Amino acid sequence: MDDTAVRLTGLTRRFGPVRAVDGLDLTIARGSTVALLGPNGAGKTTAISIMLGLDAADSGTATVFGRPPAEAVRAGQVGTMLQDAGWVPSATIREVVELARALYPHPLPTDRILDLAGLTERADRRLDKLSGGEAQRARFAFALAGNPDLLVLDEPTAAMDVAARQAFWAAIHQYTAEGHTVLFSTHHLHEADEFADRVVVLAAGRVVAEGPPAQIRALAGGRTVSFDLADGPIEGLDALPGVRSVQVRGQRVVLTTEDSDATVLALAGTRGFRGLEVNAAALEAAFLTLTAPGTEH
Ligand SMILES: Nc1ncnc2c1ncn2[C@@H]1O[C@H](COP(=O)(O)OP(=O)(O)OP(=O)(O)O)[C@@H](O)[C@H]1O
Repeated sequence: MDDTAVRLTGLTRRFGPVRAVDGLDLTIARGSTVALLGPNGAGKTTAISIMLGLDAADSGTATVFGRPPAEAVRAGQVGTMLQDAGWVPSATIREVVELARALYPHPLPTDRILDLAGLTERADRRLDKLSGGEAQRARFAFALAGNPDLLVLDEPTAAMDVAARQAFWAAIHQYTAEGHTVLFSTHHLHEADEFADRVVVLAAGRVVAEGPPAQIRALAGGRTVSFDLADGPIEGLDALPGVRSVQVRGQRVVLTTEDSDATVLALAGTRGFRGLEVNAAALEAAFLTLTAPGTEH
């Protein structure tokens, strides 16, 4: 069996003068959990729409499990969280789930869907009586109905509160533990860090970096050294060995450095400080570095 779930090759989609997706190459292995990151307008939704067969590329190819995306969707191999178009407001969650199951050849049992989506207690509630987070979970239940091998989710946790997010990621974890593949876009970088085993960063319709979260973080350049300055000048911190940037947040100074050992040793010889911490750079820093306009990697 081919171990590729999604393959995009030289994909381009233009809207007038805008190249929403611009020669995108991307391969997603079966069984992986991939986070798609990128600033507003990077082309995430456009790429996802093409993967779901909802939009067509101007050039290049997209295949899902080796076939055209729309065909894979029709066969129940792909699940997604649709917006509410076509939902009957007076229907209950259970009714919508039953309806969705009827569309597919090998659906999951209704109780399992409701359990995974955290909706067992709310199954008989009408769609028009749901909170934003509950409606999002109902969309998730809909996505799971066909027991798809691949879930493609565009900002799945956008309307969820902290508890709903935790429950959602626990469900995704159960799902991927069974060997399923998940691609999700998010603006919550910690979600990519915590839940994806691979991160793909898009900017201006292209992949600017991809790899495990730790590898993407490393692209930001090492570590941060932070401390409260007790004695000595702020000026000159940027000249310490390894330091790439200096931020001051009230009393706290945060240095981004390529060589934290050398930075700390030099710092100790010149200034007094308290509460020293050395941390790995956050994914946020890598993201900003990678997607800064005009930056080529
Ligand atoms: N139907 C459309 N008509 C015209 N322009 C579009 C259309 N869809 C997308 N675009 C443009 O294509 C670019 C990519 O948009 P897309 O929605 O794919 O980005 P995104 O990464 O999902 O952004 P966001 O994080 O804001 O959701 C943007 O410049 C957007 O304005």
